[in-house]
Amino acid sequence: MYVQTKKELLDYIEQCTMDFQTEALHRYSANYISREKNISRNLVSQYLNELVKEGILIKINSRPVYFMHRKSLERLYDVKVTKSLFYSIDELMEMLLRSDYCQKDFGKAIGNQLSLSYSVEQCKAAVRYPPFGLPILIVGSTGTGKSYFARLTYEYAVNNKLIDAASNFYVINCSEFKNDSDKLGRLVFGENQDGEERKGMLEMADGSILFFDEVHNLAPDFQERLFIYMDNGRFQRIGEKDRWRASSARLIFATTKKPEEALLKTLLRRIPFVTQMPDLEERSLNEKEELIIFFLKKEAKRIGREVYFSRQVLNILLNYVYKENVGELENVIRMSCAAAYLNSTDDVKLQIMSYHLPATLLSDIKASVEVEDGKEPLIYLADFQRDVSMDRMTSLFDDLLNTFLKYAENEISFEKFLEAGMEHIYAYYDYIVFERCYSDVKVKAIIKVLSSVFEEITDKYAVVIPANCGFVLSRSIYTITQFYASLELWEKRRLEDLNHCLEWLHSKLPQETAVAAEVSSAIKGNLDLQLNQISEIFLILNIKAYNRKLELNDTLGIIISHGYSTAGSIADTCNQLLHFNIFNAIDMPLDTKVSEIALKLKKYILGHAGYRNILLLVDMGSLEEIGKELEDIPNIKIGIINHISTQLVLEVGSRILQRQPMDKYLEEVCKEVHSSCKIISTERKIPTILFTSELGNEAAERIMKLFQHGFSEKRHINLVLYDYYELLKNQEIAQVFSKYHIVCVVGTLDPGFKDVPFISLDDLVTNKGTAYLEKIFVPYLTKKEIDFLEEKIVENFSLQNVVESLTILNADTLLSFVVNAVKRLQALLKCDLNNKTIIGLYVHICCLVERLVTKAVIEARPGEKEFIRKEKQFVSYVNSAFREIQQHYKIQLPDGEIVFLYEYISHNEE
Ligand SMILES: Nc1ncnc2c1ncn2[C@@H]1O[C@H](COP(=O)(O)OP(=O)(O)OP(=O)(O)O)[C@@H](O)[C@H]1O
Repeated sequence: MYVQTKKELLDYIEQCTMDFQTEALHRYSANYISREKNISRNLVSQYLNELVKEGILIKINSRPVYFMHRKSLERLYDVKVTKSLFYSIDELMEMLLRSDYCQKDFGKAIGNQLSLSYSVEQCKAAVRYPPFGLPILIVGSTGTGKSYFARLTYEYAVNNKLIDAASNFYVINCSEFKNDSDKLGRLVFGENQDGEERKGMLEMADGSILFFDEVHNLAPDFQERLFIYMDNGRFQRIGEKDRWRASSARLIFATTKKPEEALLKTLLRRIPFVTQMPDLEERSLNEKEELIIFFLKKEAKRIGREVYFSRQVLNILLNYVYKENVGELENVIRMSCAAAYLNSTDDVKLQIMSYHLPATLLSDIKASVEVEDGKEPLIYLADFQRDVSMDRMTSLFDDLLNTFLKYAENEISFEKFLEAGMEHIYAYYDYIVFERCYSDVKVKAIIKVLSSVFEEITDKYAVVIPANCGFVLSRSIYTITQFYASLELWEKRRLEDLNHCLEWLHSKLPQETAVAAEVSSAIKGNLDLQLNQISEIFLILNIKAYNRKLELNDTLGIIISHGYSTAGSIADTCNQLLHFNIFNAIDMPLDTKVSEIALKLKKYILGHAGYRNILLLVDMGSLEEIGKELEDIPNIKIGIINHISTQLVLEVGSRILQRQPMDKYLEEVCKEVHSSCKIISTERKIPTILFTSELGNEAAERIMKLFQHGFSEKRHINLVLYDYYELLKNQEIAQVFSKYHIVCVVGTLDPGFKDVPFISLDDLVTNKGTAYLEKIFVPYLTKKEIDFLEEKIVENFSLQNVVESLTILNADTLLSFVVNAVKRLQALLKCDLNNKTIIGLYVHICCLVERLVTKAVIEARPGEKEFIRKEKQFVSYVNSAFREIQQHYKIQLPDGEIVFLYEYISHNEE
């Protein structure tokens, strides 16, 4: 039931659309409606978008966005509005006014824009060809709509004035003349023999269309006679020797056989257009649903009743495989309506339930039809909203790409993009899993292939691809194949954005890309299905999302439970509710030994290196023993919690997301639910060098990069970047030390940790730093490694190199200005600064100039104003020494920086 406000908005839009005027489009914008109805703009927009998703409104994505009532437009223009999203009002108007969309000739055929679009184009081209059109052969299994198409071609020719309105559509069913070719000859060409003189159908159809159905029954001599007519438009009546007659009848042929089996090569050569009608099973579910509704409406009209049907009926009709295609579907619906009609005592309503369907359908229900008759209210045919799946899908895809564009334009961060992107993906998954009903057989086949693909890839790359991913991905792949043609159109329109997005993802998430590529090629190999670009984007984001959360919170949660799929389903439910993939699952058959599980677990944990905490959630006391078997995995903390339930897992999950320490939440949660837990710590903190700089993280990172050259790929020492000012906060220091074993700090200013050595940048530049390298690194590196580090530091930490790596400005020019400024300052101050101070000043000033040039924010120093007032002499020296630099780079030294120089120089002796 709609809330009142939503209903009010819907009524308003319906009213406005009934009086649709392109000159007054403003009435359809959310802003205008919000003012008119005195409802907040946000709420209006939310409800209108919901109504679009429900298929009741259409949306024009122009600026501003407009919303209109679908049914009112359909009534007004007598057309079927087949989509919910338009990119401009012109696109909508073109659709409303273009004859193709109107329900005339081909416009009536379900699928004319999709699975039948090529056939429509061919029939049109054939009949339009001047002067009298070209013959066309329509090929297809029985009931695919060949005769229907032949007739629509005729209607199209009349509607487009290619043939006269008074013309006719003549049909000859060749199977009736299978054994009497002469009779057919006389019927078609006429006769003039034995005193009988009669016009044939070719003559009668002059200016009309002559349709030969089931042409594979035509005898060769008849075919020969016919192709003479096809060559020059002339023929002879049977029995006439000297007289040639002319006709401009256009010919259409149809057959259920292959063309080369149906007709002589010589005749076939004269038919330039051969079109293939698809089997019903090859067409999309959406089209199948449209056909069902179309035929139900046809019957409702015929019997003059209001038709209602159950969801079960629709599902069975959708899932049944009709060997005789559309024709059989139409028959089935007619028979079902007839059965319901016979049972019915109501003069107004007709209710179709599953037991009204023909027995063949009921006995052949392979599909898992989840909803039973009577469990849901019946669907009223006249209110049935056609499934706007395609629009729903593309609008979700659009949302995803638009969010990406926001990221590309720096409006949101990468994390935010991933988060929002996943929201769109979850919405899409909800839709395909909960709202669509699929033929189980096909989807199951895809799931089967995917699960083996995933298993292999999970092992190979040590990534997490949870059980439900295969489930939704298989449905997604199936959906995409169902909507292939329309998706192609959408992809074409957004090709540039798709490419842009993929390029970004490839460069930002190379590992996820590699895994996705592997999945994609396995799908291609196994299912012969090429994933399209949007699916690739989905896959990369999925892999990232499922693996990202684990990285973020440092905790790998593993549920181990007895039974066939208990652990899996608890993990899936909790991950979905938490919107994060925290938990993985190991299901263990009842007869599995703890040691077997431990082995599996160990392999799994080692494959997911990088987690500091492993949380095992088990269902039986005996499993607590598992922890012991894992004690030899270094540097992890293993928490084990017993007697789990979904609620307990959820509670733990939300605390993990709040980044609470494991010891704390385990203790609290266990107390609450009277469960037991224990923690085994195998932690050996990794030795770490901390890089930090009061000049900012960027400077620290550049120093770290220079340092990195001194280590081989497989170093046993961590290099970690840390914000200087955060480091000074007490709590942060505590965290840093609890997390890392800090070997030394490297940076531009000593943060002053008592027990940790500090290597300053100027020490490194003046090569002093290398003197204590050995002292610091002996416990962690071999002699050879220390020598290598020293060599690389000498090589990389030349002043030129440091300045080059610290700034984007031309290092030569900048350095020469800075050297001069520092020299002049020393002269003015009449002091000799020591080497260390000079290098420190060089580095600091170079970075400062860059920050001023790039207009980075420089924080004020406390008491700076007072200093400037008091130390006038020093300020004037600095300004004089730095005049050239300020003029050249058009910058002004901030007061706080003058204070810094003063303090830095004051510490010269130290
Ligand atoms: N695209 C369509 N939209 C709506 N109705 C259709 C469509 N295709 C076929 N039909 C209907 O399905 C029924 C079967 O179609 P039709 O008789 O043209 O099939 P056919 O291929 O000629 O079959 P056969 O080979 O048995 O002669 C017809 O009633 C036709 O109106």
